[in-house]
Amino acid sequence: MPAPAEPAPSGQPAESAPPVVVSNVVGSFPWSVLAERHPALIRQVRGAFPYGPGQHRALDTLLADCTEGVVEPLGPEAADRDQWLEWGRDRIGRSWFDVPFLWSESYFYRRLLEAVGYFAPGPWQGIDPFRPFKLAELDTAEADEELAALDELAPRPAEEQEVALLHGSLWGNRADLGFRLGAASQDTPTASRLVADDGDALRSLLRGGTLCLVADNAGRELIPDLLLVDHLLHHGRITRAVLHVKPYPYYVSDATTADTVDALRRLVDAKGAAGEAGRRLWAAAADGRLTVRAHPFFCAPLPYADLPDDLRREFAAADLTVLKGDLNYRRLIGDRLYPATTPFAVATDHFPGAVAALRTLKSDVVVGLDAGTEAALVAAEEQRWRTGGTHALIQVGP
Ligand SMILES: O=P(O)(O)OC[C@H]1O[C@](O)(CO)[C@@H](O)[C@@H]1O
Repeated sequence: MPAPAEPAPSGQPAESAPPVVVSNVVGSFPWSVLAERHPALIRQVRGAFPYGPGQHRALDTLLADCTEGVVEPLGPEAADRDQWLEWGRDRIGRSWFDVPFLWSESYFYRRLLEAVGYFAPGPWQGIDPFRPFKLAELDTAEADEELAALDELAPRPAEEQEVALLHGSLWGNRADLGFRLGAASQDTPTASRLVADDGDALRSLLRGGTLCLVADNAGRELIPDLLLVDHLLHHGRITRAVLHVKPYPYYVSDATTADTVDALRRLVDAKGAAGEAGRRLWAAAADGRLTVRAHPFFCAPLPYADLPDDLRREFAAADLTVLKGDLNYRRLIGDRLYPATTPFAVATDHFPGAVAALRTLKSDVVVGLDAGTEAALVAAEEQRWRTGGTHALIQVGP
């Protein structure tokens, strides 16, 4: 299962680093993503647009490559061909199932966009193949109900609102369209489903400075993220927020700048407290208190240990960086199979500043659990709690 060529996290000798997740164990979670979820996604994208024969042929090729073939390089016309070779030259010619899961999954999305003409000059350039699914998310009775619920929260004490909005942002991470292609359980989240809760420590780090929020999914995750940011700005808990989004469509529902605009419009158009929050956020964007950034690193197949210098400096200068979601968590701990009781601070000691993870558990990796919690989870569910999306965590470090 380990990928021997992967470098160790900073400061760790290669031989002692926990193995990186790969997808070659039939029936394992990462295997199911490559063998089942990716083909289902290709089918879904095919049906969502009136693509032409060239796009269908390219999707056929991708489907064959990623399920039965080997990793092929990007075409010679791709501007980032050399960049991807630098990130994984040694993966070319190998089965997608034998290379690190983080790399193969990320490359799948890059190839999918190439297949539908997202990057090539022409009529399909910049057309997000996932946009219909993301927009549909915003236009549901559940979304209306969630926004209306804000009116009940508004008269409550600020601290109570803050905790509720933090949990809204956390559990919003279940609203992930890629995940729903699998067999997600939809039971109601409760506090007992928090396997680690550093919520108080997180809130103690909000000291009136800059918050970097690395967003995950658009739609019904981004809306509560934005509501949390609004609350923190409005109550002086932070003076500035930087929202980091993806530079291009990724992992189905990940938020881009266009999705952020859609979410802000949805808020602005809402009635009551949600509309007020939307209008405050709009004003905060205008006066620079809310900034959106779409750094290429966020679509790179790299762990956070390999942060580029500009982001490293930015996160070091912030009061706190909040990483949303499962993929950010995987990248934070290098997608390595640490023992679950490894302290969060140990696995994240490479991070340049204070970092918090808000994540529902949707993949095998996890750290920072106490031994009793892990034992109880295993006794109740064997290892299903790791991937079912029914449990969540708030962790702060390093
Ligand atoms: O949107 P999130 O929370 O980052 O989740 C991404 C999902 O995709 C995966 O990478 C698998 O496709 C899992 O880690 C997770 O289920």
